[in-house]
Amino acid sequence: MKTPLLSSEELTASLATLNGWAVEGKEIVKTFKFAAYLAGIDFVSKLGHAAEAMNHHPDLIVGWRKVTVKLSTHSAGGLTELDLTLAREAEKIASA
Ligand SMILES: C[C@H](O)[C@H](O)[C@H]1CNC2=NC(N)=NC(=O)C2=N1
Repeated sequence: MKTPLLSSEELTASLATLNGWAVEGKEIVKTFKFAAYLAGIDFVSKLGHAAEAMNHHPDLIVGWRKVTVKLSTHSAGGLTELDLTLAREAEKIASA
């Protein structure tokens, strides 16, 4: 079954419960900061495994002690509950 797009009300309400995510066009985006480069790589690996399990994949940009995560549901052409679920997962992994 296709996941429906979030209404702007749903999106605003959900983002209020998430820390530091911004809407950029059809994506939500956050840059996570780390104490060491390899902590960022570790985060990418864990988030990658969570994404694979969900069959929902973020765009990831790895920098020095930072990783930018961009989420969108390409099949729906915008943001869905899947993006919020993966954003929450990213928060959990980053704070573990
Ligand atoms: C065939 C497979 O289900 C699709 O290609 C999945 C894979 N991962 C995906 N990831 C994201 N972010 N959006 C999608 O629409 C998507 N589709």
